[in-house]
Amino acid sequence: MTAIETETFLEYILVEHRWIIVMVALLPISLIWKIWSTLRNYVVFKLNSAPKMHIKKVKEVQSQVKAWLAGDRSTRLCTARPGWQAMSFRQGIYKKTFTNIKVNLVDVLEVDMENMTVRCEPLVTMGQLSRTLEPLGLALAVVPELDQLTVGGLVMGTGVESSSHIYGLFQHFCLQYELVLADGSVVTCSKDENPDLFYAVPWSYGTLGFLTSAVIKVVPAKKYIRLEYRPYNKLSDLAHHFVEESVKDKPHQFIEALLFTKNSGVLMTGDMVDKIGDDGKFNPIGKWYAEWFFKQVERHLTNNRTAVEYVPLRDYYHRHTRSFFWELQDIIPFGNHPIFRYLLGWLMPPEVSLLKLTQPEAVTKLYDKAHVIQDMLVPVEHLEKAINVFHDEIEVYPIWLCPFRVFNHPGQLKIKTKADSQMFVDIGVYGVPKAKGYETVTSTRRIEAFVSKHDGFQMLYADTYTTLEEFRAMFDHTLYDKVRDSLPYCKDAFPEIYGKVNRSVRK
Ligand SMILES: Cc1cc2nc3c(=O)[nH]c(=O)nc-3n(C[C@H](O)[C@H](O)[C@H](O)COP(=O)(O)OP(=O)(O)OC[C@H]3O[C@@H](n4cnc5c(N)ncnc54)[C@H](O)[C@@H]3O)c2cc1C
Ligand SMILES: NC(=O)C1=CN([C@@H]2O[C@H](COP(=O)(O)OP(=O)(O)OC[C@H]3O[C@@H](n4cnc5c(N)ncnc54)[C@H](OP(=O)(O)O)[C@@H]3O)[C@@H](O)[C@H]2O)C=CC1
Ligand SMILES: CC(C)=CCC[C@@H](C)[C@H]1CC[C@@]2(C)C3=C(CC[C@]12C)[C@@]1(C)CC[C@H](O)C(C)(C)[C@@H]1CC3
Repeated sequence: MTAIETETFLEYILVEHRWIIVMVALLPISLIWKIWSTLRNYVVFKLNSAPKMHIKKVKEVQSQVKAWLAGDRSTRLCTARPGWQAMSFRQGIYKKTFTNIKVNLVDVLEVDMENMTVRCEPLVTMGQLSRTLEPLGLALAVVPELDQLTVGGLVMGTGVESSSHIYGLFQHFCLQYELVLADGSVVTCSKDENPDLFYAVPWSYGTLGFLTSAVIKVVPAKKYIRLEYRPYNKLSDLAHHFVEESVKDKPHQFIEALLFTKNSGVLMTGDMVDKIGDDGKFNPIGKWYAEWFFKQVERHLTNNRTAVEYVPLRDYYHRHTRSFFWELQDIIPFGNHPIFRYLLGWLMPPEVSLLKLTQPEAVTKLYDKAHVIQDMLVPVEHLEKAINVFHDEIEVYPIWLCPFRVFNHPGQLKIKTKADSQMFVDIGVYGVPKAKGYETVTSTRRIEAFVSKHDGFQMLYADTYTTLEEFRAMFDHTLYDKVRDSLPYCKDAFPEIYGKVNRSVRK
């Protein structure tokens, strides 16, 4: 074999049979990695953990910004969290050219049981937070799926989950932010104190300042979720009931739906309960040997009748984590096979950071060309129309549907109603497109145009193919621009949001 033939063969194996690499190399390395990263986390945590030293740690962030200020300011600023650790699909290339500011703030600072709030530093993960809150009988109002998501990333980006139809997006139950600004000063903001800054921070992707703490609302938690599955075989029926459940005066605490074809899907409604009732069976879906959740849901479609189950709270919160929704089936096609689950299920899922770190160029190219990962957010009344458009343009199933409320607050997410809030739906499409004529850029651009025309938004952890003008039309920049104009050195220190999330800098 010539060198080129060997390379082509290796590329073929990497792309077409990634599972071989995952089984032979990644899972064992994942295990070693998990042990190593637990030790490393422990050391890093011990070195950095110091809830009482918060003020001192903030001063360290300030002094790094001041050092940049005293220099020639020829580079811009971003956090030093490496791209491979972050949850967005790609590794921002700006991390290599910008000055990296270490924001090593890892602690849960205070749980206030009276006011039902928790104050945390930005590197606190969803896993760490739920571990702190669970013994106290508390939970975040919305627990974004995937353990490694951080408070900083969710505040500066956004977070959505199946209780968002009540509480809104991550930003809507954050009550206060503390930031280090580009002039080196520390400010706190809330709806009453520096409200402009407070409302401009969500979706700003670290382009206004560095978050050093956030006060977040918590809610009482119970042990189980009573989960009702309702299968539908007609899109209009499912859409009708989905909307009806979401906008009810007293809705269920959790609502989501999975579409398995254009016309068939399962609507799930859930409520927290203390005891397992006798109207359904107990189902610990989080156990290592359990079938992947979306596969279990699909069975309710085949059975074609309403069913009730009782699921442990944490298992429910993490129902899509073990299979990365349905993304893991492309990497390990037999990952849901009972033999695999019983023998190796405990190793699942592989570490995202390790997968990202070892992702070969060929796989990146393949994902660019023939894989879609997008969350599109549209007013809920356009659900049926949107599914039809997504079907024609992309044709990826399952589709994740999650209702959420956008409150009528100032900021980048401007809603076109005078009411207090408007109900939206997150349409999550993750997988290999089957639509004839699918072409990543043109098809995604048509979807983006549809979303924009229907007063919707695109989630920005994924790729955006909009132009700057289109991006500014989708997200209202009025308050954001005003805040950037008013903050000293802000424009020198940080690019605009688009300059950070657009395809060419994200890569
Ligand atoms: C040995 C060690 C000691 C540490 N001590 C502390 C400490 O005292 N205080 C502190 O603040 N940090 C501490 N840390 C740091 C911090 O907890 C870890 O970095 C953090 O646990 C990593 O988060 P994870 O996502 O891996 O959560 P994990 O540690 O894997 O998760 C902990 C538990 O919570 C569950 N869980 C995870 N996410 C969710 C969710 N979203 N909803 C419901 N349940 C969930 C998991 O199933 C698991 O059982 C410590 C880390 C280590 C390794
Ligand atoms: N269920 C859900 O809602 C899901 C949400 N997501 C998305 O994933 C992302 C969060 O992932 P995560 O890995 O935690 O975050 P990332 O490290 O990806 O950070 C996201 C953005 O927030 C900025 N940021 C993070 N911390 C700070 C800080 N302390 N100060 C200033 N800016 C900061 C980052 O800036 P910088 O570039 O400078 O590092 C970056 O632009 C969000 O965009 C979220 O929408 C993904 C999956 C599921
Ligand atoms: C709003 C909501 C619920 C979003 C869910 C987004 C998930 C579907 C995304 C988040 C992280 C994500 C981009 C990821 C991937 C798939 C889609 C994920 C899981 C995968 C696993 C695809 C395969 C890739 O080789 C690689 C391993 C790097 C990524 C890792 C992150």
